[in-house]
Amino acid sequence: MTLLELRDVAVAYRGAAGDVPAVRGVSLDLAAGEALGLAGESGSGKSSLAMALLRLLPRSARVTGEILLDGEDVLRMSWGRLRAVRWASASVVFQGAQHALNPVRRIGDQIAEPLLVHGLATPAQARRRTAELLEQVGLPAWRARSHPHELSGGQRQRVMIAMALACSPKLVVADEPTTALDVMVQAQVLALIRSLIAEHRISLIMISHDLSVLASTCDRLAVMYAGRVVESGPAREVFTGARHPYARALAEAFPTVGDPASRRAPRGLGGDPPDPARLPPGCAFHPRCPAALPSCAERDVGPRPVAAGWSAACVHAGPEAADTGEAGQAGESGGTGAVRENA
Ligand SMILES: Nc1ncnc2c1ncn2[C@@H]1O[C@H](COP(=O)(O)OP(=O)(O)OP(=O)(O)O)[C@@H](O)[C@H]1O
Repeated sequence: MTLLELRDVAVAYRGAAGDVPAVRGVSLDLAAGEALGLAGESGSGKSSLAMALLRLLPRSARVTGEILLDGEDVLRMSWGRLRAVRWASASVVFQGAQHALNPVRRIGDQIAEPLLVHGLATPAQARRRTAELLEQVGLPAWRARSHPHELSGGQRQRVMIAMALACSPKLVVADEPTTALDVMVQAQVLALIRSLIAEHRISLIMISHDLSVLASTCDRLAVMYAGRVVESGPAREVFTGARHPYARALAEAFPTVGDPASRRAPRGLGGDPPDPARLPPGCAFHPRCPAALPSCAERDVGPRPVAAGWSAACVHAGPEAADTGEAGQAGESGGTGAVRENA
């Protein structure tokens, strides 16, 4: 069953010099209980897209398209309805969120707050639920009486996860939930997230610039570049055999999580991502692409099917490439092998 449907979602920030397009025409589906990883370099639009899902963007942002959560369009909900949906249907673990805890309030009171504010529990029920949530995230119930400074970074991030789960949401959006943590703690928190979403059948959208973190946690991956999803598909297949040259470079830039023996040499990607206010014509990746054809500077081909549930927005992906001989030209023009012979 589909929980979340994005149709042609765009986010633009109004600026003095005109609109800055941060997200451009993204369409994605998320099934109930499914985990989707959103990857891409800094500035590719991951956070803008994720925050648009719950209308958490600043007023300067204009969001268009359709965001259907359980069939209801988030962009057209009243504020009252939106307030009820936040937390109860969908909640967010923000980037660096462990620093967002209130330093002078006890952990337990902060976890219980959404339950009490939304009238979902009496104070006694909220206390019991808080103890249960702490145990679910691997902390003893007595931690409810602690203040944030008494906890490590990893423990604080567990508290944030407990808060996100408090109202039993159907969807959790986690923006770089482990970035600030050291590698061992990162692996533990990822394992916790994996077990919680599986146990409670929660859908997850997890954001990271590290494709290996997402591949180890999520069922599907969507790779963003300059505001567009350039490749989406099954996590393992995209991580090991991405068709879009950018997604491939991103996969090669990160070692496999928790397995130092399988570290692969990171292959740097030359150049910088484009300024969204001055996107290059055609495919926005073409100036950095090792396999670009002359036509890539003129035309953005959009998503092309690679296999069931897998697509890549590249001239080298999909059946048409073989028909036009474009894949062959890439090889002759000295492509680095970043693009595989096509599906
Ligand atoms: N409040 C804002 N006002 C204007 N532009 C913004 C705002 N927030 C983000 N942007 C711009 O939108 C683009 C996408 O930013 P966004 O934060 O969504 O990317 P990201 O992939 O999540 O990056 P990061 O990994 O650094 O968080 C960037 O060019 C950024 O400068």
